[in-house]
Parts: sequence; structure tokens; C-alpha cells
Amino acid sequence: MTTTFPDKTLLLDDTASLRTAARFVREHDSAALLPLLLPGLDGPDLQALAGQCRFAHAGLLLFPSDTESLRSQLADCGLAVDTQAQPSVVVRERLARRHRRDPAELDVQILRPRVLGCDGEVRAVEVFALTVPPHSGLEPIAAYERTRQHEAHLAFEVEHPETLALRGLCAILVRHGARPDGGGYNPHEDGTVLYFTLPARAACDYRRLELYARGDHRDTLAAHLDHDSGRDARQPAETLLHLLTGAWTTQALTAFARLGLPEAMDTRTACRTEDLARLTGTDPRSLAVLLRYLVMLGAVTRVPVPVPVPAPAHEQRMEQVEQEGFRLTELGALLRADTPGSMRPLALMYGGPFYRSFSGLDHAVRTGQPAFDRIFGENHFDHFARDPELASLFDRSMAASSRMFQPLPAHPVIAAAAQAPESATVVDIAGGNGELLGLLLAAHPRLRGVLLERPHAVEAARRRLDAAGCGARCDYRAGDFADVPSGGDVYVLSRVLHDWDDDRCREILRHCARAMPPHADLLVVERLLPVDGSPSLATAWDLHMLCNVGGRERHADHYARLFAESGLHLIGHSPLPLDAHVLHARRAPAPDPVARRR
Ligand SMILES: C[S@@+](CC[C@H](N)C(=O)[O-])C[C@H]1O[C@@H](n2cnc3c(N)ncnc32)[C@H](O)[C@@H]1O
Repeated sequence: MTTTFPDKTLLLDDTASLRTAARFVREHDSAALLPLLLPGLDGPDLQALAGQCRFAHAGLLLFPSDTESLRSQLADCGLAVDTQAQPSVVVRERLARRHRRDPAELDVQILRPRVLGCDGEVRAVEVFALTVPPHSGLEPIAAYERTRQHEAHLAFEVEHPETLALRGLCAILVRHGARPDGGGYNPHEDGTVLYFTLPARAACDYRRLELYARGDHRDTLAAHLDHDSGRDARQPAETLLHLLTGAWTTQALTAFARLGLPEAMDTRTACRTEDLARLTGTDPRSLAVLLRYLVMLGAVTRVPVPVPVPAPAHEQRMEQVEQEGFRLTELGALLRADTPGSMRPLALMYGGPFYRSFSGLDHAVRTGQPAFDRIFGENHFDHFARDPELASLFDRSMAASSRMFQPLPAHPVIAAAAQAPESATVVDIAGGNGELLGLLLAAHPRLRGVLLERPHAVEAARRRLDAAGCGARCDYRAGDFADVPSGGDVYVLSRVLHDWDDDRCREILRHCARAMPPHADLLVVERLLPVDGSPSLATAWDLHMLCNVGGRERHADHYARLFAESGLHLIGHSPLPLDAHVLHARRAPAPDPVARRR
């Protein structure tokens, strides 16, 4: 089935992406941004990159129906264009290749509205605009690209792009985990672009980086493209070794969190290993070994700390020696317990119960049964429910990925409910500790909420929503999926269906369909498996579901089928951060009795 998107959702998504890109450009400068993109980048390599390149723009692909609508969309976002649009070559060819179209069919223009950075530097948002006139047949390209954001990137312009300097910069990027990912020469602008995929650990939503060099650098480009195609064949043994020690990565980060190191450290000042050992009650030499490994992961940076020591006795003065010290990076700071959106609970979960369960992955693959149940002797929800500390850790670990919920208050269904003349009710089914419902109610003071959960989680949600000041607008139901309350206006199922097999999903969806009044909407938050098999967090979480709950991630069409078999129909879906999507469904219209008799 092909999914249809209401036009309004499409426009909102493009405008929202444009606003996000402009905000990003406004808030970042070169020196602070580079270590976020390449965690662990430090010392001479950071100096070379920050000294020779400047953060120039954030790029994104939009899909206006014509030039006028693009200009008014830019104006809506406060972005003015004072230069002529240029035809794109590189992105147009990438799109043509990806969608097997003739490049001549694709009109892609480049506009660069200026944005003033927080440091006073003039930067830009680079808008690639693929014109998609109504009924042009290009709508599927727009829908696909909006979801995948393949062309979103951050660009650094090389100030003096001599060949040697340019190649040196490419080598630094590769050394810090960036992978060559195409590029090209645009004769209309006489500029060369070299694209890189950022390492997965980059602390930023953008996945691609561009080096932009004025002029024709096709020799460097050829080496870059060659590197791109040959990268997987070059060092298989080294790559495998790196992959096989992935468990050390998880445990090093978990130990870092368990030992309270992120809280003892600072992102601005370095701390000597000895002082850190004293503060955290650890063995100094062993701590240094852990911290040096964490440098490779980008969680901390190694910084020499000057320490005054007495000079030889007869000189009667102090001199300075340097001792090893470490500073927390922004990535490492996400493991601090007190950071908003802290990911510490995830570190404790993935390095704790889920680390143990993954040792039984082969069992799960052999039998199709969750390894968790075999290792812990019971289903993961029952196991967590019996242990209040573990239950709270699980709820907090779910809430730690709540960045994916951030666009939901602006979803057209929620916005319409918030503006309804009567106060509308959002029913969050299996809403965990109330993170999502709290976000929706906080954004829309007229909305009311009902949270259905298992009894232990209801209590956590009540505390969380009371603390957020929304408790008075919320009712709670301790129960099971069979107890979905009727009479709501919007029903939410967030990260629930992926816990279950198809039969159980149909049961849950039928409970929803039965409870939903005819006007009600259902929003389902899930990661969607990519149709083209391209890398996605959904593929990793599919394995996690197999190993731990016996559920699965699914393609959009698979969800559409489950909806159809449960009395619902899929209206459309739109992307959320962290490779998640929100699917919008409604009750299927009752079958036409006249048509049935015919
Ligand atoms: C993966 S969590 C998702 C929580 C939340 N919706 C979110 O996105 O953060 C799945 C939730 O389903 C709840 N759950 C499991 N079995 C349930 C059942 N039979 N009835 C109601 N809720 C259930 C669990 O307690 C858990 O909070």
C-alpha cells in the first residue's frame, strides 16, 4: 500500500526542518561544533580543522510546489534570500541515482539565506529545493526524502583550499571516524564538495558533514570518491577487531556512569586522575586505563594539567610540571545524572539486565523465543514489575530517549485537539512514567490526559505528572490493554506495538478501535524499518526486541496491514528524531451495507 500524507503535515514538516536548521546555525560556531561531530577530536587535529575551516551552513532538502511557495516558506521562517538561486548538480545527481530517475526530470535549485551566528559570523542555511508540482509524480521522492533526511548536512568551508591542506583535512576527518560519502564539482558555482558520514557516536542529529572548497579540486575529489568505494575492503581484520570488542564499549560507558565519574568531572576544566580517583573512591592507575579508553569513545578528552612542584632545594622556587588529566566532553556529559535528558539510565540498563540477556542472543535466534526469559526465568515486563528499583530504572531509561517526542506537541492531530472548543482528552495507552503525556499537557494547557498502565508504572506516572504541574488535568487507569478507556479524542500508543507479535498487536489495536469514538485519532510512535535496507536504528532495535521481548520493528506497510486487520486505517506517517516515526490512524469507515448486498 502507498501511504498518503495530508498536505498540511508535509508543509509543517518542511517548515519545521527549515526552522530547526536556522536555529542550529544561529546557535553553533566552528570550534564548539567540531568536537560534537567528531567526539574525541582534540589537540593539533582540532586546531588544524578549526583553524582552516569555518562552519558555513546547515543544508537541507525541501519540496516546494513552485518558487513562490518556497519564497513564502522562507519568509515565514524569517529567512531572506538576496542572491540568485543556482542550479544544483551534486544533489540533483544523487537524487536521480537514488530514485532511478533521469536528472533532467529533477529541478533542484540552491538558495542560501543568511543567518547570523551567535559569534557574530554570517553563515547560511543551504536550501536545496526540489520543485514538486502537483501531480508531477515526484511526490514519492519527496515523501521518502523527508523521512530519511539523506541530504541534511553541516558544511565547513576550507578557507585556503590548497591541495595538500585539503587532503590533510580529509585525513583528519577519517582518522576521527568520519567516512567519505560522495561529493562532486559544481561548475555553476566553481566549487567542490566532499561529503562524509559522521561517526555514529556524534552528539548531534546531523549525520553528514561537507567540506566545501572554492574552485575545481577534482584530483582530491577523485581520491575521496575512491576512498569511499574502497573503505570496506581495506582493513577487514581491524574492523572486525573493533566490532568484536563492542562489549567493552558498553561496559566502559556503564562503569563510567556507575562510578559517578561524569558527576565528578566538568566539561570546562580538566581534573587530574589522582583527584578523580580520590573523589570517586577508585584506584588511580586503573582509573587512568579506563579514562584513556573513554578518550577513544569520545566521552572524555585527555588534557595535561599543570601542577606546581618545588624546584631543587637550592633554587627556593616552585616550578610547574604537567600531569595527566581529563575533561568531560558534551557526549560524556549526557551520562551525568543531573543533565536534562540524561542518558545515564540507558547506560545502566544496556550495561546491566540487557547486557546479560544479549549473551543469549544465539538462543533467541535458534528458537525465536526471547533470551531475556531464559536468562531471568520470566518475561521482561513481569521481571521489572516485581523489582521497584529495576522498574523505575526501566521507566527512566524509556524516558531518556524522549527527544523523539519533542515534535509531537506540534503534530496536526494534537494541535487540532488543543484548539477544540471543548477541552479534548488524550489517552496514553501503556504510557510508561508519563514522559510523553507530560510533554503534551505542558505544551497545551487546555488538554486533559488519561494514562493507562500496569499498576506499578501508574504510581511513577502520577508522581512525574504532579511534579510537572499537570497532575490536576490527568486521570489514571491501572490495568491492562483490555481496559483502554472510551470517549477520548486522541489515543496514543508509543513504543508499545514493537514489544509484541502480530497477534497481540491486533488484539491491542482492536481494544483501541473499540474504545475510540468515530472522530478520534490514534497516534502510534514506533521506529520504521527502512524499505531499502539502509542503516537505521530500527534495524538495531529489531534485534533488541527479538532478544528481550519477543517483539519486532516493522515496515510502514506492515503496520498498515495490522491496522486494517483491526478496524483501523493508516492515514499517514511523519518522521521524529532518533529514526522514529509517528503513524496516524483512524477507525476504518463501517462497511457500506448496500455495497455488501450487491
Ligand atoms: C516500551 S514501554 C513504552 C512506554 C511509553 N509509552 C514510552 O514510549 O516511553 C512499554 C510499556 O508497556 C507497558 N505494558 C506492558 N504490558 C502491558 C499491559 N498488559 N497492559 C498495559 N501496559 C503494559 C509497560 O509497563 C511499559 O511501560
